[in-house]
Order: sequence, then C-alpha cells, then structure tokens
Amino acid sequence: MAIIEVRDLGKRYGPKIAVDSVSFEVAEGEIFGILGPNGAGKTTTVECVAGLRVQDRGSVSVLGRAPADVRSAIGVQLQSSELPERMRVSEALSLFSSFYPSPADWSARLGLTSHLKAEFGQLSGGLKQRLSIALALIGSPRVAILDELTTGLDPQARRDTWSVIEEVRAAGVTIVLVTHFMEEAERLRDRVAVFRDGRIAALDTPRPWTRRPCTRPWTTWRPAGRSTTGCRSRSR
Ligand SMILES: Nc1ncnc2c1ncn2[C@@H]1O[C@H](COP(=O)(O)OP(=O)(O)OP(=O)(O)O)[C@@H](O)[C@H]1O
Repeated sequence: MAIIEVRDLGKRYGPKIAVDSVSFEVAEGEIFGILGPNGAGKTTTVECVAGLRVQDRGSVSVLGRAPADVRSAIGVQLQSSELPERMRVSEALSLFSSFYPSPADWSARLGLTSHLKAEFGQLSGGLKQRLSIALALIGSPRVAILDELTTGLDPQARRDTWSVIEEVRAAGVTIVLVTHFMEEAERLRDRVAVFRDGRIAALDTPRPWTRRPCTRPWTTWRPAGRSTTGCRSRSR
C-alpha cells in the first residue's frame, strides 16, 4: 500500500524551476532513496512531502491526506537542522518531547544515554545525526524524512547511521532518505529515485544500476551508462 503519493509535482522559486513534473509512490515500510547532485530539487521535493512547502502544481498525499493535515505522522530531519551549541542532549529531548502528548524515547536505542549531559556543540558528527534522528522520531511518526543525514560523516559514522536507519525501519517507520551517495542507496536496498534538474531521471532498485559499489558522491556519477567512475547505470 502506498503511504506517500506524489503526482506531477512542480515548484519554482521566481524564474528558477526547482521541481518539474515529479511523480512517485512510497510503500508503507519502505526505505525510499532520493539521490542526485546539488540543486536537483531533492530538498524542495521532500519539503513538499513534509508539508513544509506548498507546491505550485501537482499533488502530494501522505496516508491519503494533505501533508499539512497529518503533520504528526511525519517526522522530519532537514539538512539545515541545527540546535544551539550549548543545549544539552537531555534538554533537546525534553524540549521536543513537550510538543507531543505521548513522546517516544529513542535515546537508548540510538545510543544516546551516555551522552545526555553533553552539549550539542561537543557532539561528534555521528552523535549529532543520532540526536537529530531521535528528535525526528519523538512524535512516533509513520513516515520519517531524513535529508542528507550522513553528508560530512566519516565512513564508520556513516555505517553506524545506516544501522540506525535499518533499526528505525524495523520498528515500522517508512523512510524517505535524501542522499548524495550511491553506496548509501545500495546499502539501504529499497527503491531509489535519481533526480536531475528538478526531474526524476531514473526510478528503480539501486542494484541494477551498478556493476560494483560506488563510494563516490553523486557528482561523479552519471545515469544512462555514461559513468566517469566505473559505476554503470542503465536508462529506463
Ligand atoms: N528558497 C529558495 N529560493 C530560491 N531558490 C531556491 C530556494 N531553495 C532552493 N532553491 C533553488 O532550487 C533548486 C533546487 O534546490 P533544492 O535545495 O531543492 O535542491 P537539492 O537537490 O536538495 O540540492 P542540495 O543537494 O544542494 O541540497 C536549486 O537551484 C536551488 O538553488
């Protein structure tokens, strides 16, 4: 069953067309990857899915309703998410918990219990990401939108974050994951939409696109077999 339906989505900022005729569905329990270079329209698309932006054209439904009507069912971690440097992990968790009648505590499952007294500014990149996932999940959402969660992390922290994402999915949460990394899309397995110039250039499971894992970011990867890195794609 589709939990997210996006039909013919269009969004422009003045003369700039950010998203153009984008359509896809996400099944309940799926990890749906959105991959593409800078400026491809990934964030704008997921902001429309989260109900944080209103599209100019097309429709978005989550659980069969407009995103703005089901805000509490959608947990969002945006690329730009930041907390005050001096805010402690425990303070952030209790602040966000206060927004919900029955907050969910993911701190133990996400390995945060020994860091509750630490200030946000002292956390490693991986711990900041774990905290941002915990905050996105605090309202027990059915859908979690995670935007470039692992950009800037070292390989080990990135792998740890992938395990966390799989754990979140195992708990029944549908995940929309924006990423620059083909390896990340491959590892997490379900379907990936490849964005380019505001459109979906390809939509499939990641496995058929590559002969071998591509660990480089999207910028050196090209769809339709025009790889410059040995990461081959196929057109659809
Ligand atoms: N608030 C805005 N005002 C004007 N232009 C914007 C705005 N937000 C995004 N854009 C432009 O729209 C296009 C799509 O941006 P978007 O952030 O959706 O892409 P993206 O694929 O998420 O890129 P990145 O990977 O760099 O985050 C880009 O050209 C961007 O410069």
